[in-house]
Amino acid sequence: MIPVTVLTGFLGSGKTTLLNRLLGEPDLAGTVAIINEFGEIGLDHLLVEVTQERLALLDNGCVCCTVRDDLVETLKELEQRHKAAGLPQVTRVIIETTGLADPAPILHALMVEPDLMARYRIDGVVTTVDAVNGVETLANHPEARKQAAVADLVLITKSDLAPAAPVEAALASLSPTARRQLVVDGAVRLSDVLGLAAGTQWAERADEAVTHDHACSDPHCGHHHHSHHSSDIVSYAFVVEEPVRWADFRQWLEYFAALKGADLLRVKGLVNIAEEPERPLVIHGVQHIFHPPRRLDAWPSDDRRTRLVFIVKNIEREMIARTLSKFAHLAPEGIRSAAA
Ligand SMILES: Nc1nc2c(ncn2[C@@H]2O[C@H](COP(=O)(O)OP(=O)(O)OP(=O)(O)O)[C@@H](O)[C@H]2O)c(=O)[nH]1
Repeated sequence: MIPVTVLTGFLGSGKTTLLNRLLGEPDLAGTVAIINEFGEIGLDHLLVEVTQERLALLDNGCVCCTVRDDLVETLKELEQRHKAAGLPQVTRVIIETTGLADPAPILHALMVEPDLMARYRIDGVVTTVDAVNGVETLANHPEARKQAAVADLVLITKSDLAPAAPVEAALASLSPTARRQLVVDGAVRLSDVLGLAAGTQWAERADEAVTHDHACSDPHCGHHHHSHHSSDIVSYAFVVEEPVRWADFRQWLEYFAALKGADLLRVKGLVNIAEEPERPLVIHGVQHIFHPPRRLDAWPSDDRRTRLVFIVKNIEREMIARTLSKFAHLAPEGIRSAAA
C-alpha cells in the first residue's frame, strides 16, 4: 500500500514551503506530489523544485469539487505512468490542496473508491496554520477551520514572525486531538510528519465539527449547495507582457497592502524585473504581509512574462489592473487579466 499524506492549510500558510523541503529529502526520492492549483494561471508547480516527473497537477478547479475525478484518475494511473517512463517506483504520495479546499472529500475519495483503497492508504493529514494570520483566518474562513479540524498534525508556521501562543489557543478547541508543532520555513523531521497513521479518526471529527458548506458542481461529493467557497472570495490572474521596474512594482504592492491588506488573501507572482530580466522574482503576499521576494536563478519555463495571481475578497479586478498600470507605467492593454 502506498501511503498518502494530505497537506492542507489556508492560503499562504506554508504548504509549498514544506512540500519543497520534503521533496528534497533523499529518503523521499520515490515520493510524488499531486498539486491542486486554484486559478487559471497556476504558479505553484513552477515554485516546486523537483523534476516534472515527480509532480502531477490538478488544475481544473478545487480538489474537493470538480477535480475529484481527476484526482482519482491521477492516482490510478500514477504507478503505470512511472513504470512506462522507467521512473523509480512510487513509494509515497503527497497531495497539496489549494488553500481554499476542504480536505474531507479527498479523504473520502481515498476511503471509498475501491481502486484507490486497494493501492493507497491515508498516512495522515498535515495542516499548516500560520502564526501571523492564523487567528484571524480561523475566525473568518470556514475552510480554514475545516482544515484544522481534520488534521492529525497541525504545523504552526512563521513563528519566527509572530508569537505562536494565540494561534495555539485558537486551535485547542478546533482540533483538540491533533498534535501541534512549530515549524519555521518548512524545517521538520520526516518522522514528525510521516507515519501519522491516521486511520479514520479524522472522519468522525470532521463530520461532527464541520459541515461542508461550499458549493460545487460535482453531484457525487455530497456538499450542501449554497455557497462557493467563502462566497465573496474570487481569484484573478494577470499576465503582463512588459518587464517592470522593481521600485515601481514594489511601490504598487505596498500601496495595495496598505489599502486592502485584509482583503488581499493571497498574492503570488513570478515577475519579470527590468533590471534583471534573466532572473525572475517570486513574490508572496498573505494579507498585510509581503514576504521578502526571492530571486530564481532562471525562469522555470520558456514563458518569461510576469504572471500574478490574486485571491481576494471585495476587490474588483479592474482596480488591480488599473493601479498596476499606473504604478508600473504600463499600457493598460499590456496587462491581460482573467477571472482565474
Ligand atoms: N518567515 C517565514 N516565512 C515563511 C514560513 N513558511 C513559509 N513562509 C513564506 O510564506 C510565503 C507563503 O508560503 P507558501 O509555502 O507558498 O504557502 P502556501 O500555503 O503554499 O500558499 P498557497 O499555495 O497560496 O496556499 C512564502 O513567501 C514563504 O517563503 C516561515 O516559517 N517563516
